[in-house]
Amino acid sequence: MMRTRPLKVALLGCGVVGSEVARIMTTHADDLTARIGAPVELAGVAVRRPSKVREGIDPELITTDATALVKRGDIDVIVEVIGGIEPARTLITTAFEHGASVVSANKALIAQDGAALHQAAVEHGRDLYYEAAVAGAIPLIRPLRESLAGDKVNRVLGIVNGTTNFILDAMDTTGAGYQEALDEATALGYAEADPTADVEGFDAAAKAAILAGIAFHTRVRLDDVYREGMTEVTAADFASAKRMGCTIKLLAICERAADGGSVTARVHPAMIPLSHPLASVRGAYNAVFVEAEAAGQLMFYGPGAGGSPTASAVLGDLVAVCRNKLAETTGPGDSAYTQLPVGAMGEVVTRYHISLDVADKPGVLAQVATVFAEHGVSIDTVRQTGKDGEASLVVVTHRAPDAALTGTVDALRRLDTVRGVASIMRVEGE
Ligand SMILES: NC(=O)C1=CN([C@@H]2O[C@H](COP(=O)(O)OP(=O)(O)OC[C@H]3O[C@@H](n4cnc5c(N)ncnc54)[C@H](O)[C@@H]3O)[C@@H](O)[C@H]2O)C=CC1
Ligand SMILES: N[C@@H](CC=O)C(=O)O
Ligand code: NA
Repeated sequence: MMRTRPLKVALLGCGVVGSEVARIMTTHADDLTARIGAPVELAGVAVRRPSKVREGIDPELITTDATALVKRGDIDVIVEVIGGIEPARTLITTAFEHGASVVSANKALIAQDGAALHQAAVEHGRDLYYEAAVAGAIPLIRPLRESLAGDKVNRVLGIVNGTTNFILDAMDTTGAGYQEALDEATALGYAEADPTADVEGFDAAAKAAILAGIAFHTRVRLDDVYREGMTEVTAADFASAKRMGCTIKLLAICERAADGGSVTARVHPAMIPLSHPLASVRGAYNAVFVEAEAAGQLMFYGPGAGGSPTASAVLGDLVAVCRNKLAETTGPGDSAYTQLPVGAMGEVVTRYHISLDVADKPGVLAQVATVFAEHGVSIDTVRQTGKDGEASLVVVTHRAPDAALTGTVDALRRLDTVRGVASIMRVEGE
C-alpha cells in the first residue's frame, strides 16, 4: 500500500551533480513515488552561493547552513554531493546521528574514511550508499557487493576516470594538446573541483581502493594504491604506442595474487592493444572488466562522469535507500572479513615499453641487453632509430616483476652510453 507521508530528502551541494539530482527528483517525482512506494520530497538544499539562480528549485529550500539541515531530525535521506573530506565527513556522521541515511558520490572521502563511515552507519542503523562514487552512471558497486557476492573476484581492471580518458582520447585521435583537452573536460563538468585529482591519478586511485575493498572483501586504503598520473604522457608516447598497434589509457588494476594470499591495486598509464575493448572507450566513458572464478569475465561500460549520468547513479541509490527505510531495514554494508595484506608495486608482474636515448655507436645495444639480462628481464622486441651519433632505443619486455624493471632502469641510467630514459610505460591487456 502506498504511504502518503513523504520521505524527506536533503541535498548537500548543488553543483554539476547536485543540480541534476534535484532536476530528476522533480521531473520524475511520480515515477519515483511509484517505484519507492511513497512520495519523496526535496526538503532542503545546502549551498555555498545562495544568490545563484537555481532553476526548478524552490528558493525557500535553499540554505547555507548544511549543519543545521542535517541536524533537523526530520530528514530521511541526505544526498552528499559537496565533495572533499571536510565538511562532508562531519555532515555525514552528523546525519547518521540525527536519523538520516546517506547517499554520496564522494570517492575521495569513501576511499579515505569508508571503514569509519560504514561503522557509524551500522551503529545508528542507517544506510551508506555510493554507487556514483565509482565510474559515474555504470552500476559497479552494487553488482560487486550484491550480484557477485556468491562468487570469487580475482581481478578488476579498467578505465575509471572520465576526465583523463577524455584528454588521452583527444590527444590520440585529434592531436589536441593536454591543457586544451583538460579545459574542455572541465567545462563539460567531468573534472574534479581541483583537476589535479584527475590528472595525477588520485581520483582513479580512490576508485581503485573502493573497488578492491569490495571485490576482495578486504580493507584497501588509498595509500595502498600505487599511483602514477597521466601528465607525463607525450605525443611521442602515442606515436610509439601506434607503432606497436596500441593506444594509451589510464588504467586502474586490482588483482588477487596467484596464491590468493594478498592483493594489489594500482593506477597508471598503460599501452593497450587497439584490438582490446578498452582501446575503443572514447571521451569521458569508462569501462571495467571484472574477472570472477565462476562467472568468468564481465564488462561494465558507460558514461563515467558528468552531471546527468552521475545523478542517475545517485537516484538509483536514493530509491534503494528509501525502499530500505520503508521496509525498516538497511542494505548490505561493508565486508572486509578476508583481511588480505596489500602487496607492494614491486610484486606486480607485467610487460614494459622503455624508450631510451643512447649514443649511436657499436656495442651499445649489447650493453643495454646485458643490463636487462642481469636483472632477469627478458626482452621481447627492440627498435632502434638513430641520427647524428645519437639513437632512440625502444625496448619492449616480456612479463617481469616491477621491482626487476626498476632495478634495470636504475642500472641503465648509470651507463655512460645511455643519455636518458625518455619514458617507461607498462603494457597491459595482452
Ligand atoms: N562531476 C562528475 O562527473 C562526478 C562527480 N562526482 C562527485 O560528486 C561530488 C560533487 O561533484 P560536482 O557536482 O562535480 O562538484 P561541484 O563543484 O560542481 O559541486 C559541488 C558543490 O558543492 C558546493 N559546496 C561546497 N561546500 C559546500 C558546503 N559546505 N555547503 C554547501 N554546499 C557546498 C559548491 O559550491 C558546489 O556548488 C564530488 O564528490 C565528486 O567527486 C562523482 C562522479 C562524477
Ligand atoms: N572527475 C571524475 C568524475 C567522476 O567520477 C572523472 O573524471 O571521472
Ligand atoms: Na557507478
